[in-house]
Amino acid sequence: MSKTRIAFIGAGNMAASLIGGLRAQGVDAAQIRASDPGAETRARVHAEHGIQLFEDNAQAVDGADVVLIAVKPQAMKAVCQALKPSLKPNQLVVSIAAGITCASLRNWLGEQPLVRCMPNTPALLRQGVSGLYATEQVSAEQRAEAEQLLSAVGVALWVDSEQQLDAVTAVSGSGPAYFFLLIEAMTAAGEKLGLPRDVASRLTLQTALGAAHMAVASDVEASELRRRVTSPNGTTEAAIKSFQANGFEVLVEKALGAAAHRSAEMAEQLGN
Ligand SMILES: NC(=O)C1=CN([C@@H]2O[C@H](COP(=O)(O)OP(=O)(O)OC[C@H]3O[C@@H](n4cnc5c(N)ncnc54)[C@H](OP(=O)(O)O)[C@@H]3O)[C@@H](O)[C@H]2O)C=CC1
Ligand SMILES: O=C(O)[C@@H]1CCC=N1
Repeated sequence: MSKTRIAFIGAGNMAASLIGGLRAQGVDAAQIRASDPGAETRARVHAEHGIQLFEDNAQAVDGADVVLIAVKPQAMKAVCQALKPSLKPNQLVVSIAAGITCASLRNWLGEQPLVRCMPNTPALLRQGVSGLYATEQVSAEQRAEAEQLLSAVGVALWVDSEQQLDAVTAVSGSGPAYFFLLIEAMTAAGEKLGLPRDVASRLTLQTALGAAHMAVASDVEASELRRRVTSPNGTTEAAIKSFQANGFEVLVEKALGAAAHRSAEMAEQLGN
């Protein structure tokens, strides 16, 4: 990223996380620009990150090597179509919009080199993970630029087929919400078992953090880590048996299937 100039279209939550990650990695404020219709958003992002902000998207992309579009999926068509006349053929366009395919982006933008990716909200803490897919027009140098950009906020992983981004969205894009749901449910259950709410909450959160650290640091599978917690005929076995008797794995598979299906459905609904 030493000299790469990056323009963000939309300066909301995900864009601000990425801008923060780039700045924390030492990318100069002068290399980054952004545009957003909200005056308050522009003022806040400028105050936090020192970058230049524009109301006009065309001004933001002028002279940029990489244009990262970070508006809501529903706004993508209009934003891309309006941006098309301002783009140069060699500018790499990166989209983080859920459920917007490269085919749609190409229809709206023309033959730009395109990278479609799916980050997640822990990007805010530089603990995110993103799946990336590049079209054929993307050069090796542009691939490296896209990877560096997403690596500023966590781990960046390439996928071979665009369809796999529906699965990435289901696993990691939406994934933080599943863990938050489990945290909510465990905290509530702890409270029902007689703990004060703040104690139930801290026990749950520290357990989630500790388990995630263990799973990341471990050289054995999660199933083996689980086995090591599970004493024969003990408390964990009672809980796991209850989870499984109530169809836990099927529940998770169905939920992720619903997310992936919705990602593909959004492509149909918003892509024309
Ligand atoms: N949130 C998540 O967990 C994840 C989101 N994504 C994707 O990231 C994208 C952005 O999401 P998120 O950051 O959460 O959304 P936000 O709503 O926080 O950010 C979008 C920003 O774009 C602005 N905007 C609207 N219209 C335009 C326009 N015409 N030109 C420029 N900017 C515009 C919005 O302004 P205003 O609010 O005034 O309309 C807003 O500030 C989405 O496509 C989403 O699918 C991807 C992975 C995870
Ligand atoms: O819920 C959504 O559609 C977006 C995409 C992944 C996370 N949030």
